[in-house]
Amino acid sequence: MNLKMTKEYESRNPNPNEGGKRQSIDLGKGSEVVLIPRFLAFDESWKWFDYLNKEIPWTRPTIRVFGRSCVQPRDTCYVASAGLPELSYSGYQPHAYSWDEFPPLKDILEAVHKAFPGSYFNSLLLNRYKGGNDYVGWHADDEKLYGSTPEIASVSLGCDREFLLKKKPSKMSQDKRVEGEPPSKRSKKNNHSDQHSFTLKHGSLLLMRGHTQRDWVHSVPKRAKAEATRINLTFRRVV
Ligand SMILES: O=C(O)CCC(=O)C(=O)O
Ligand SMILES: [Fe+2]
Repeated sequence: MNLKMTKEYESRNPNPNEGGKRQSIDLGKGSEVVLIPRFLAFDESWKWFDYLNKEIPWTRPTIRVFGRSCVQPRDTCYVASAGLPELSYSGYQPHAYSWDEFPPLKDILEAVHKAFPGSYFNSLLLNRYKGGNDYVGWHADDEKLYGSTPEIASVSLGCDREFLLKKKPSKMSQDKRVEGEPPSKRSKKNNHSDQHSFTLKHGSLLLMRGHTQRDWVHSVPKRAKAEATRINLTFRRVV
């Protein structure tokens, strides 16, 4: 893997919990991921976990994937500011709960806004993976209501899970290939890798921005060894 990592220091990073370390991964062509491994303090993160595990009205809806009905392989819940267009994905339209029903979520949202000055998130999709059999398959969060360059901030609590990013097959790079040039030369045009893997730990934050949803897909695959529960909060902006 060829990661371009940059460290930004606390002066540019107003969240005192972060320990000042973030990694910015340039995926190429205007796609970027930022990882803050210690975004929330460890003990505080367990308090959020216990609260959310108990208080969130988790559901496991039936969704449609490739024309087939199936039970979504994880629990979910949706929270959004009033007056936004309704979210719909895989033939499922979740009920939008209000932030006021779960006040601690507003504190996490505030910490996310502080970590990324200028960002503005007004909706939240929560996921709960009850063990290694729960997962999210390859997808991009490219619904129209998130606009052309969605910014998604993803906070993880509980069990570590692997998060994978894979480049979508690109028409452009096929079109641009030079006639007669051997494939070995074609694929070495830049030093950006087409796959990345991150372990999302308890209290971490991963931000995807730029063209990441247009050019990449992501997933949290099944993992036999991940026995414990993981809760994930994906903050998004409906435009
Ligand atoms: O659980 C995660 O880390 C990712 C969840 C996700 O991709 C989504 O909710 O769209
Ligand atoms: Fe996603």
